[in-house]
Amino acid sequence: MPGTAQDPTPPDVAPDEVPPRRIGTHRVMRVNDPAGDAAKVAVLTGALPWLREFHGNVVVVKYGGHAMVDEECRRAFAEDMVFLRTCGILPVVVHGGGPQISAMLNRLGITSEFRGGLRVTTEETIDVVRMVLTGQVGPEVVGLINSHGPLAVGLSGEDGGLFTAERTAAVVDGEPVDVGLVGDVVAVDPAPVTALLEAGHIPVVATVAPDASGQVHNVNADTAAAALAVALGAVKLVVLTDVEGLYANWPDRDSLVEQIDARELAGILPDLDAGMIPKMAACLRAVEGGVKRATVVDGRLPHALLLEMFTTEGTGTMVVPADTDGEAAP
Ligand SMILES: Nc1ncnc2c1ncn2[C@@H]1O[C@H](COP(=O)(O)OP(=O)(O)O)[C@@H](O)[C@H]1O
Ligand SMILES: CC(=O)N[C@@H](CCC(=O)OP(=O)(O)O)C(=O)O
Repeated sequence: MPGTAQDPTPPDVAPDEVPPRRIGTHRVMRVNDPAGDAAKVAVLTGALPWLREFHGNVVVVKYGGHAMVDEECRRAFAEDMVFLRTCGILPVVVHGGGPQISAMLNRLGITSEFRGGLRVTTEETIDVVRMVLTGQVGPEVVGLINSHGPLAVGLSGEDGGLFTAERTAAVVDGEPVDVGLVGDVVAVDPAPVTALLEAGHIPVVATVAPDASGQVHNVNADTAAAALAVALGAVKLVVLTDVEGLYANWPDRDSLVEQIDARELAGILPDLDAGMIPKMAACLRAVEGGVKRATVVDGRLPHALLLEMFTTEGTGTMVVPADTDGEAAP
């Protein structure tokens, strides 16, 4: 085997990808650590059923604006996307950018507010939303992934007829409230995304979308991720955010919900706090649309996504179809 003591021919990989202890022909002494080795082997063998489950299937990853701020987490996210693709899984990234849009609106002196978790979007605001998502955050996410190899390609809901939006209202105290140019995704043509997947790419989707008349709308990224996951027949939706998951007694953080079924979630949804409504509604929409599992995961924890996808314990809050019995293991 190239790169070993028996065959010192350099292996056929880029030098910076070569594990250090295989560089050159010298032997590196290591202290025996049977317990540590057994734990590593257990992790790898434990991942096997999950690799089988996800191999060749689409996993939609919603990358929230709040999960993008820490440098180490940004790098870990990009590594995880490349990891999935290298394992033969088909990740599709739908990115947010709420804090980045708010920062730009502030810089421009434009006030903005949220109602029921959705940004009130005027004609002035939509231009900024579109500029930040498709001109700033999208290219940054693409660049981040591509620092590991030229895999990611960015597109938006406006490209190739991907999304058609319809103006929607926020729900505040059970009542519909107009929030301007905010859309729900009412139709998806997945062809632009599947073409990228077939070409070996990782699609990175920004969530602005035209309505039937061509008017661009601001679509919440959780909502868009769910609609896309359903249209692509994804096996899983993972939502990366800035909390551990759904807390039962918010704002107390001592009661994380590990698993909830669609029926139960539908029952508590109207009583949730604003920020969590689009997120949990998206998980519900995905699961009711045929996605087997939708999980809200703490994006502030480097590689939380791998932990969630390749361990039976997982992490965060998992939404499963109604009447799922026990752990939704493969
Ligand atoms: N029940 C709850 N459990 C967890 N977080 C909640 C809950 N209710 C409201 N939140 C808030 O929702 C926020 C996540 O929503 P948001 O800020 O829109 O995230 P993102 O930018 O990732 O889409 C959390 O940071 C938290 O402050
Ligand atoms: C209608 C609506 O609220 N749109 C969001 C779109 C971005 C988004 O969803 O970003 P996060 O995932 O980071 O929250 C907004 O304007 O902030």
